Amino acid sequence: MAPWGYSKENGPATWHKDCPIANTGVRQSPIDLITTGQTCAKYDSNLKPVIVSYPAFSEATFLNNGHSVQFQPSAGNLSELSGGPLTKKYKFEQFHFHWGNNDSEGSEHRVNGKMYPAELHLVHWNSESPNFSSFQEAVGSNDPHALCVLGFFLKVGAENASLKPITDLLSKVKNAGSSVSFPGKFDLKAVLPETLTDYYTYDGSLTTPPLAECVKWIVFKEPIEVSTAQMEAFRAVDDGHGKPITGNYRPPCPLHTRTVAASFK
Ligand SMILES: COc1ccc(CNS(=O)(=O)c2ccc(S(N)(=O)=O)s2)cc1
Ligand SMILES: [Zn+2]
Repeated sequence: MAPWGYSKENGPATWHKDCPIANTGVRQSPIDLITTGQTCAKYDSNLKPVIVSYPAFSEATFLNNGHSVQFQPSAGNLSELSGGPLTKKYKFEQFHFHWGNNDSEGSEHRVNGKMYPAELHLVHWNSESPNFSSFQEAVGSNDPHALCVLGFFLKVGAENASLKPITDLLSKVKNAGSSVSFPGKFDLKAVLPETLTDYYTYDGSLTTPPLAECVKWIVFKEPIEVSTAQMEAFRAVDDGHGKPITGNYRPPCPLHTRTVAASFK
């Protein structure tokens, strides 16, 4: 089977062939975050603000893996996540993006059916579990909260100066499989909204193969603004088959018996 992707031949509707959990899983991601009605997100007053400790990264690789662009700091990075719905401390692993080929599509999660032009995922793994001691082991474990991914919607507006070092680098990793070592320091904290208080959270999975159901998802209500030029830079990244990556997002999956909690009314 050709490696998975987002085209008609190897896209989300075909992933079940190599990953049966795509169709049989009952906690798949992404989902449509519904805010009113029967199956809507329920306000939980116990949900605290998410706490991130992201010292500026000094050494990292920026990679085009053919289905997204990924920023991966060297193993020694000390960035951590806690608070929110979490009971443990998580270590930062990498961040990457999902986007569309126009501003009306691109995000993986949706809000009442609305898609944003892109979504940023900050991937972390539980560094306090007795069952695993590396990211790879965490992905392979059956622990329901082995990973925690923070999702931020991107919307088109003013240029995002904090993300400019990343969007300016996209042309350097135009070809699938290419990577560059990130020049200088990158301050991820500056990219995020000031307060990490308003979010949706639910139990889900990786949104790409292996679709492991090991993710505590935290999706923030407040989008991050980027300029049209910055969005266009994502749309010029190639997928390794001579075409731009456009639409590297999985459609929403059934909620089944899950509930979504909201940290805000
Ligand atoms: C066994 O070793 C492995 C196995 C699998 C991976 C995939 N990479 S990954 O786990 O970071 C993610 C895939 C999809 C993510 S999303 N869109 O849900 O945030 S994160 C890496 C190492
Ligand atoms: Zn992702």
